[in-house]
Amino acid sequence: SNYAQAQKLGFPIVVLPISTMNILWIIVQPAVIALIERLHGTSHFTRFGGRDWHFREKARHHLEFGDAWLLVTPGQVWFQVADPDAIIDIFQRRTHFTRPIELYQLLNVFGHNAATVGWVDWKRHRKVIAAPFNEGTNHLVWTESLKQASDMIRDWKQTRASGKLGLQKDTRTLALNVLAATGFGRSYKFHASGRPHDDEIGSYREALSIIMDNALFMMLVPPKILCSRLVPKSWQKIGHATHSFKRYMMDLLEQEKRLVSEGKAGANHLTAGLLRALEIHSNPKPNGTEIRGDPVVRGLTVNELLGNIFLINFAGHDTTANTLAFAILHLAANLHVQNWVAEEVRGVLGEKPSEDWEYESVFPRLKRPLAVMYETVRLFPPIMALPKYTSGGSQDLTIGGSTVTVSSGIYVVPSLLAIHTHPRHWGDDALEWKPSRWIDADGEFLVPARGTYFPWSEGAQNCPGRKFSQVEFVAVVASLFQSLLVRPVLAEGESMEQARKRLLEIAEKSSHGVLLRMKNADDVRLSWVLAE
Ligand code: HEM
Repeated sequence: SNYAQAQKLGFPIVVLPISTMNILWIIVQPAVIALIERLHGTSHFTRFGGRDWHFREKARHHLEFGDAWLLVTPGQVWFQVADPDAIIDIFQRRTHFTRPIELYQLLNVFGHNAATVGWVDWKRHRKVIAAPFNEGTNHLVWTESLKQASDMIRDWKQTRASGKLGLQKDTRTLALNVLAATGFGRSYKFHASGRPHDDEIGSYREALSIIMDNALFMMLVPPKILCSRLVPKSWQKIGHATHSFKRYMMDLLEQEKRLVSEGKAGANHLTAGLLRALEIHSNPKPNGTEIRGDPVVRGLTVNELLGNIFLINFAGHDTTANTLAFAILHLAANLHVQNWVAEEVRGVLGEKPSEDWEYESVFPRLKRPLAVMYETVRLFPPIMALPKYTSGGSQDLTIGGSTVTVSSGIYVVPSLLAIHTHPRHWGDDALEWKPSRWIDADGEFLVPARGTYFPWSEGAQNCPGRKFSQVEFVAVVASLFQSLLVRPVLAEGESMEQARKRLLEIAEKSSHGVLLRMKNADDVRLSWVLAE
């Protein structure tokens, strides 16, 4: 019946004999696909059956099948769309093409949140979580990112001799510390991976990392079971991580409540905004708050509050951290881009110490570090496709000039990575990492054609942390390249060109667990030296 439904649309169809959303399949598929590929070579099944297929394919599937095609599985029909006008239409018609919340249920571990509730409740959650993402917060993000980056540089310079640094682990630490300081008012010292420390953030970070790395598994086995003594030790470790993370969040809340009662809470902290929402929920207005006899829900419940704190941690942590890691790896492989970035950073800031960099005047002038970020998330977006669901009945959609009717229940997928890498929009060098493409001949930042670039999503449900992540990224990259250069440490007998290739291969060996990330970034050996 899925096939019959897909056929009505009249676009090319690829059929898979297994649902790509089958949770067991999600877990076992990397090994199974690798085996089938080795025995029988590439087929539609090996191309589209794995969870990394968007990354492996880039724009190839749309170049082969056109701007629209359908992937039909026993569970779902996925309608892949790479037509910019249709994509804009999908994002704008937010009640026709809604977020399929069933795909985000793994984010419900601690309670419902903005990513996991339906359209009506989403508005209530979004109002609360989006308010503190303002220029006041961005200012804090800037200051804290500069502080963290300067500590990271100190630690990295000390590891220069061996070149051993956990690149992705360290950018993760940095991103988490920035989040803790700006979101929750806790400023922690940066410690590079491998340096012993046992501060509060260490155990919190460890717990969050375990949760992030095992989120898919936790969908299969709920945390309650994972905490049982009857399950293997490795499972118990995941269970304990969820337990300690929850305890940490509760502690944060208690402390924040105390500060509010003492009149000392930071008004810009995300938690402060969430706490106000909790108060509103606990003190509903007596009159005029009912619709057709049902009380109107206002603010957030305790569980929703915990759910949203987790969401912000989850969404704001590895996204920026992995983008920084991808960017540093590419910069290490491209000395000319480092020089290009450094030229602007030194032109704007000279040798001024980062404590004196003023957010309002400096950030807007650092276009090249921002171009590095834009280019990195063009090719390595944390989320590679943004499915939408036609839940409220069939919807008409115009693609390539003709209108089709998409039946209810079909997932419509704006093909994010495919359109980011499509030669029609990005030229023959679309697959090349080339930050200079973002700056035009007059030194102005390029605005891509509508519907061809949306790493932070588009429309009402776009990313509220977009500017937060940009401010953090630019602060870190500018700090690094104001005075340093990075190079790969050469293996014995290896030329610089071979080392460069090796780094780029590491980036291409990324996989999509929950977000896109490199599998072996922490094996990379980089050496940081003072620029002349
Ligand atoms: C490179 C950095 C980032 C990228 C590429 C990114 C991308 C995205 C995307 C594509 C979505 C939308 C998902 C959808 O439509 O279903 C999203 C949602 C979200 N992001 Fe980000 N993000 C980044 C950083 C951040 C940061 C730093 C924060 C917070 C500190 C954050 C908080 C959120 C939240 C709370 C949502 C859910 C919004 C909602 O459902 O209303 N993100 N992000």
